[in-house]
Amino acid sequence: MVMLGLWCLLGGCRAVPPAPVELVELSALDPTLHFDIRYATAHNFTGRPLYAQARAFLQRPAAEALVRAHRALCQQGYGLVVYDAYRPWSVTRALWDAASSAARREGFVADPAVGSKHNRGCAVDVGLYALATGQEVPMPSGYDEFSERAKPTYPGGTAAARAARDTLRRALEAEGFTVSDQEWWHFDYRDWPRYPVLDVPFEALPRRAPKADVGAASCGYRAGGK
Ligand SMILES: C[C@@H](N)C(=O)N[C@H](C)C(=O)O
Ligand SMILES: [Zn+2]
Repeated sequence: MVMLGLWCLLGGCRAVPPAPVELVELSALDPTLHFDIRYATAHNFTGRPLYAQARAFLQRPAAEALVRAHRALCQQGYGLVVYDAYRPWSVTRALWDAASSAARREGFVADPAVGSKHNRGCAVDVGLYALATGQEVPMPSGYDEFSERAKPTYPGGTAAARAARDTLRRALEAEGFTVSDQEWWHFDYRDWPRYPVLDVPFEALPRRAPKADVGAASCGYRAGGK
């Protein structure tokens, strides 16, 4: 209430009140999530690492919603692979600078003049892994493949890849995420307007060990065994 009052005083009352910024490290929330943080490697469309650390964060409500989606997917034989989550604004600018004019025009990268929902800690890029093998599940396109095949409605590719893509989408939508029109892997959390665009580097965010009991009720497959 105090926060709402202050927000009204400072900015004029808009439709959505701000929410407290709390970036949560996803690996601490559920150790059975898999991570393939492409922007911490050269295996991304820019061809060079953009993060000094391979870490993934979301604002707490989005992080908890993602873990619920992961746990629901586990009942269907899948787990989530996280490619990217919170992204500092300066990295959005680097992606924009590296993108082709076609990729910019088609909306495959966010314009830094506006900022990305990733910058707010409210967007996540994810795929699926198979619980039985720990291997990534093929989708109709690769991650950050800026083509028609990336659209969540693309009708081509194999039936199995389309079914996996649709399973991913259903699980995230059930928890308050919306898929991008362009990218089957990109999901925005519903409360994104309540958070500011941030440019905090990963190195400035504290590392937290997973609590002993988290993940106990989660997926059966864990990288490196149990
Ligand atoms: C670059 C791609 N992985 C992505 O996240 N695109 C969206 C549009 C963004 O930059 O916010
Ligand atoms: Zn994204």
